[in-house]
Amino acid sequence: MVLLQVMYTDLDFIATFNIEPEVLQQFLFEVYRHYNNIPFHNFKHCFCVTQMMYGLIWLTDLKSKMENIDLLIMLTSAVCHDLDHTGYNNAYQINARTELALRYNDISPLENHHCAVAFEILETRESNIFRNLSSDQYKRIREGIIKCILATDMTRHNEILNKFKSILPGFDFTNKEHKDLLMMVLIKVSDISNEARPMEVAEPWLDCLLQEFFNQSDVEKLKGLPVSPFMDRDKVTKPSSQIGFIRFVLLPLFIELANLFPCLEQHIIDPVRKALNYYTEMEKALDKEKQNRSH
Ligand SMILES: COc1ccc(NC(=O)[C@H](C)Nc2nc3c(cnn3-c3ccccc3C)c(=O)[nH]2)cc1
Repeated sequence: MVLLQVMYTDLDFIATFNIEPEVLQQFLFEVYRHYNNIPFHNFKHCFCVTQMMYGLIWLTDLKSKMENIDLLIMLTSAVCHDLDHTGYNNAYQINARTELALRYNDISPLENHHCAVAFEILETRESNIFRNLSSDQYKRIREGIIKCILATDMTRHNEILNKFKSILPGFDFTNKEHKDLLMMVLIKVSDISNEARPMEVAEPWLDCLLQEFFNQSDVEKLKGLPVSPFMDRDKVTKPSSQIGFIRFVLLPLFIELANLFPCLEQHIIDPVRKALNYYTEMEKALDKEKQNRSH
């Protein structure tokens, strides 16, 4: 948790928002305690997403373009965005009629839960890093964190990306709607950006993700529940699913963000294009191997 603490200090949140170090420590410890030991959506994923958000804030020089309170919302949303994830996605929650699906009426059950757990932690005085802020500031932070965490539901991906595309030509950093959308895009980019990291870091994350997805589809088969095609171990190959994800989900999102911050071209788009080549080569090698075996 110390590294996460450094990010709050470096961004000058401790002084600006009068956050007591021991409260920040207790907050981060509670966050750590509320992530589960599952292959992908664990505390290490929380750390990667927060570190990517931190890097994007510096790379895009957001400190000079946005208010500190918005940066505090973004970093805290990244820290909390997958709290108490059980390794089973929204489709499973809804199809299996779990407690979460019932509680949230099938509306982004996981993301609503992550956000509710975050504020249970923040309502506890010992871990409430916002306890020295005014009620107006707290209200604004709560609204921002809810918006950001709920935006990480991938079923809303196209909705958010299209809205962002439509405001890009006349993007205005003083316009609240524009800033809210940018914050949602930035947490989305941070959340799914493993492929922007070096291959030796990125590839193991895909193995962990597929492990979690295959575990879910095994349970769905056992329970006679619908199985998502991109989770079925009998249908998914690593390269083909990742090539589709990079081409149709990751690159379009990153390219839109790079339209606003050109410096991101070399920092997150180039590595992803390399990853696309890597998985395309892997798929060719797999196909050749299959041909040899079938002769
Ligand atoms: C539009 O909703 C979607 C779109 C794509 C996917 N996932 C995939 O296509 C596959 C499994 N690949 C994939 N999915 C990824 C990655 C990072 N996060 N992530 C992910 C994890 C959990 C839920 C959704 C996503 C995108 C990644 O590097 N690859 C899952 C949901």
